[in-house]
Amino acid sequence: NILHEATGTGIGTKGDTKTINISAISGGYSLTDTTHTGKIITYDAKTTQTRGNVVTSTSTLFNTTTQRAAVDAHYYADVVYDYYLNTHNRDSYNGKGAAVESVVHFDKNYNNAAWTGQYMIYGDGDGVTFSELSGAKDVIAHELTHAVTETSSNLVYENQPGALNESFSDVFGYFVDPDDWLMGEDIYTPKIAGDALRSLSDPAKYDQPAHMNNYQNLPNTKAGDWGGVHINSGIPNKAAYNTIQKIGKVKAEKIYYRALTQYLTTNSQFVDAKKALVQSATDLYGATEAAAVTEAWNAVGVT
Ligand SMILES: CCCCC[C@H](S)C(=O)N[C@@H](Cc1ccccc1)C(=O)N[C@@H](C)C(=O)O
Ligand SMILES: [Ca+2]
Ligand SMILES: [Zn+2]
Repeated sequence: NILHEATGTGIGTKGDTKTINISAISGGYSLTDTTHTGKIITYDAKTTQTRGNVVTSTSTLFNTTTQRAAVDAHYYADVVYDYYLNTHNRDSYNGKGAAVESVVHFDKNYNNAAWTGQYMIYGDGDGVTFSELSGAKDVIAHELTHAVTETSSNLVYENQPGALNESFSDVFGYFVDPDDWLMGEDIYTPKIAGDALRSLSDPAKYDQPAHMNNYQNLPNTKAGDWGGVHINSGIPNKAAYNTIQKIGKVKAEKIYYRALTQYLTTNSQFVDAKKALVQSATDLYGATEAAAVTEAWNAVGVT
């Protein structure tokens, strides 16, 4: 029921004004961005655990308080879509122009965001641990990268492959949001300034290991974070930091994309990721870059 493409104005979760791609429908406008092969569509679950309904407005303004989380999810999904298309020539998360769907106000006080396999979900947070999680570009990049991973290497979400799955989502979160080495700084503990959920440059700052000597063998259960996928990701995250410091973001992001989509498989371990990244560096650049990757992983104890 799309009549035509339109440009809208939205207010984001930080009270900022953003220009968004919307569609004219009978009776008004919807958060449906048709500027790419894959439509970018944003829904409001209204604190249920369903996909809810597409967010609409009677005008091109999306400026109500309840629409703020949707405006950010919609805007940042477009940013990340553009990143994968322009930097890696990947059309949407599956390379085939799949629709990108986001759901905001998912559940009540939900302190998380995720890729469900069908769409991204964003909680509102409880206002203490998190504010609305779609308010941060690195979160959207993290979640959409899970969809890229799922449609390529499909790293299983447990133990070392799971920690790699988490790490690649953080690392592409950095590539999309390279102003800092932090993850979630814009939405973590809204009452406390200057902190973050994770740091790629100093994982230990937020209680993650940064070396294999501190790998945490946790149970492969929900309570064990599926073998500590959000904890042990500190080790590959640190290796990525080391790599980017040595060879720069432009080369590193091509190497990481190639490894994720051409070499890694469902059960790849840390040592396999190192090999995949070294091979990708050799394929794309040469011995200097390959050596830098080798050193980056040796430094975190993956030898
Ligand atoms: C539903 C099952 C759990 C899914 C976990 C999702 S993929 C996830 O990793 N979410 C991120 C959200 C995020 C991303 C970047 C920056 C800040 C927060 C995450 O790290 N979640 C933490 C809170 C966790 O699940 O432990
Ligand atoms: Ca960040
Ligand atoms: Zn994740």
